[in-house]
Amino acid sequence: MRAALGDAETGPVPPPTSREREEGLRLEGLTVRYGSTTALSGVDLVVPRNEVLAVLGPSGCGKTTLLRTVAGLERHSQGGISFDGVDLSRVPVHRRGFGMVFQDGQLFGHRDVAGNVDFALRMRSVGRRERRETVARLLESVGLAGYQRRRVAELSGGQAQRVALARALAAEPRLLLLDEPLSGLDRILRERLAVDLARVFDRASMTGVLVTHDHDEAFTLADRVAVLMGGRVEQLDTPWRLWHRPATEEVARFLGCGTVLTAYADDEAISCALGSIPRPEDCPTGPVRFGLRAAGLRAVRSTGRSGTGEPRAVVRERLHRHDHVRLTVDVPEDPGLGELEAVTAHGDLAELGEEVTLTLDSTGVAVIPEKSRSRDSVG
Ligand SMILES: Nc1ncnc2c1ncn2[C@@H]1O[C@H](COP(=O)(O)OP(=O)(O)OP(=O)(O)O)[C@@H](O)[C@H]1O
Repeated sequence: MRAALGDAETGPVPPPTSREREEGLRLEGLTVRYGSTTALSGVDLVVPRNEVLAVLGPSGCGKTTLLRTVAGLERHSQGGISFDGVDLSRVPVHRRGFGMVFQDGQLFGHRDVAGNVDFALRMRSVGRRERRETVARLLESVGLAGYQRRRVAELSGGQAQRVALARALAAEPRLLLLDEPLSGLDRILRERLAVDLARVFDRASMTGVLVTHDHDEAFTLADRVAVLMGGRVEQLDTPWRLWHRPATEEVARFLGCGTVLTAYADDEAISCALGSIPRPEDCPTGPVRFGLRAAGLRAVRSTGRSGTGEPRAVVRERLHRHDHVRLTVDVPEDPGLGELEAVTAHGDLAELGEEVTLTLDSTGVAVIPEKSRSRDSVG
């Protein structure tokens, strides 16, 4: 890796090649330790310019450590971090040109909204008139047009987060780092703000790394998602592939597949003990596994139906959701399947203990390669 600042032995640093110039952020074998705890272990990641990467993973997997290390707030013990091909190991936080938005927004309480956004522009020595216009444009882009004179203390949580984002964007960072920027907001606001943010990122051609534990947030905002587990990248993929083709059982379970079953793909279909779905073109034939989310199993009352060949199950629990009912069922003829989650319509509600027939719905089924039975076996 190229050294950013050069030193007596290597001499002046050669300028990055054009390929490196476009590559944005690169982490190579990044390892971070806190005493005897290894928080990150050999992480390799590239975030090309104009791409937003979400880092998703269970609590304690190293998400915040990754973000803080990229920002320069933590030191890594092995590996490297570069941006556009320039090594950042010795570049201090304030010289990296990165912007940060953390959970609590951290606004300046003594300034009004405009003053908060304007601060970043002043730091860049932008002229007064341009600053006024830019503040207005940025506030509009985060849905706060006309909020210039509002006091920070009078903002709701969601509004404060938007101001923090506008302030970060005003600095025109070459990389924006977001640590759970929407946590602490209620679900509806979070969903709305995530969509707004996705629009802002798109318009600003933003390069960013977003840390979150919320799947929907990651999938709404990111071009690609890295799933981090135990300090390692378990899978780096597009949201679609991550959801439908998790690389390992651990990733599938983390992304909501409560049941994992062995399955077999032939030319036409992939079949498991609960039925089959048409084989998607990108799935090779041979043994695979199914990761089933609740929506992958549809339950219909069995009354009056017989001989359909579909597996029969018994309802053990019911959970009402706004547009469907989630059932916990078991299959008496195949107790090895254990408890399964299935969905059913409000209008077709089976009683506890009643029999239902199950059908697979491919939209809720993830296909997991057979070789990935555990992380250790991933090649
Ligand atoms: N300052 C620290 N000193 C010692 N250990 C730390 C420190 N910060 C983090 N750790 C440990 O490093 C590991 C990764 O922590 P990190 O905060 O990066 O995880 P995370 O994925 O962001 O978790 P969460 O989702 O709960 O915020 C954990 O085992 C944590 O206990």
